[in-house]
Amino acid sequence: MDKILVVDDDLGIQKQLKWSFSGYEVIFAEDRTSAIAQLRRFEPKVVTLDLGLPPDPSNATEGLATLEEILALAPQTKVIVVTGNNDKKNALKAVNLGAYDFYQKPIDSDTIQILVSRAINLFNLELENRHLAEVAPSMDKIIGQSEGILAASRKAERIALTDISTLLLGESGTGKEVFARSIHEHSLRKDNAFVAINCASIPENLLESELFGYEKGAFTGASKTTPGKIETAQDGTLFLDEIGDMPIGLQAKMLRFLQERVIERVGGRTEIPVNIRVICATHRDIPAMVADQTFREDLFYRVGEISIIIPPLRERDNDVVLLAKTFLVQYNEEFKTKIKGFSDSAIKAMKQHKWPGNIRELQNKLKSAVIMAEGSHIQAEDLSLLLRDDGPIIDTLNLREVRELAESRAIRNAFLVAEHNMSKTAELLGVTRPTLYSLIEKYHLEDVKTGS
Ligand SMILES: Nc1ncnc2c1ncn2[C@@H]1O[C@H](COP(=O)(O)OP(=O)(O)OP(=O)(O)O)[C@@H](O)[C@H]1O
Repeated sequence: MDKILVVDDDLGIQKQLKWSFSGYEVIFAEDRTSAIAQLRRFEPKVVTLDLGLPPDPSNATEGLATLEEILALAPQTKVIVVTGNNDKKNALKAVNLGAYDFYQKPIDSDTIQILVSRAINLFNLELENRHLAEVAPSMDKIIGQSEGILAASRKAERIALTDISTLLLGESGTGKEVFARSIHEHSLRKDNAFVAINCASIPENLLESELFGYEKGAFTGASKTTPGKIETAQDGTLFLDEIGDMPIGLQAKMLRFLQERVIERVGGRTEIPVNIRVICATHRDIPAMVADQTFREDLFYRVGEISIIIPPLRERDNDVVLLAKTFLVQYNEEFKTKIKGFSDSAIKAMKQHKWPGNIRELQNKLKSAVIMAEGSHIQAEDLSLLLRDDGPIIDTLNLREVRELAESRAIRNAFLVAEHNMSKTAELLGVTRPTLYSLIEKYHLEDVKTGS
């Protein structure tokens, strides 16, 4: 029940208001001290405040001071000031100080009820907006509304302005690089370089010179002095992807760089100071690697001062649909296609699929679906996805709906296996062709009907 605090020293008015506000939990206070105490204790959404409060009920000083104190403590509170009949001056003064509205005595139950109800609505709306602002982090390139992705975005946003070493943990294709870039873009280093290097994709013997650079003549083929990735990230951010794949021999050199913030090029003897932020990522279980001594414990603590878990796509609720719709717009533009959306079967199949390759897999499947789709909507089979038969039966309305769902799925799957051949589909299902056609009609299986 919404709470209203009535601040008035007149017992008659207290009684009248209690009666007027029968749908609310009404709390009373008769002076400034008790009003503030009740405000702290009950956090009411609305306060009706008589400006003429003791010790000097004949003027508005105490009431206005109470108003100021309420708004300083809980600025979101909607305060309706109640004034004497001819006290418009103080009423306006109160509104100027931040009161939501004013009301002149004598009290009319209907009017004050409307005022209060509007104030509560506004309070709720503002509250909802504040919540939305909290959960919609400004990491705007990261698409997703699921709890896991919002939590990761919030954490990323919080650490963006610091230089703390961050370790992004997540399966391949979950968006670790997207996160690293977003952190960089929200940091004070945003106008400087963002340099990414994937430790797993560079042969072990080249990784050191790639990272640290080399001096002319350091090894055969080193015809000129070349700065490494670390140096090119000067004043910016270095993103070390797949840090778990860094050879153990190189880890010691990496640790020294992270601790002392100086590097030496391969074959060089000069120490070069570097000022960069380091973000690392891995899909590996680093603590397990530390346990079997394939990853240095001291390096693990150094790179992972804070870690952010990026959940796999299959654990992100409806994000898969949100992402698919966003990519569809992009791909329509890229491939000059006009696909309107997804069929129900495609949406279901996308939600069922486990996405071992995460967002990268979704992008690949969608790209080919956009290019290959024949109808106006992408179907499950355009995505090369099979609908499983084990849908959430408990979500269904009744046995008839369970049967319809199961039969629709079986028909679509058979249609897919039969490579869109109707006779073969009927054969696989053990029904005649006319029966198959009537089922397709009955269950409105447009995608099967049009063969798209
Ligand atoms: N939340 C997201 N919103 C929009 N696009 C995303 C999101 N997450 C990932 N992507 C896109 O998915 C693709 C894969 O993301 P990314 O390369 O960042 O993954 P990764 O975890 O670094 O992969 P790997 O570990 O294989 O390097 C990229 O094209 C990226 O733009």
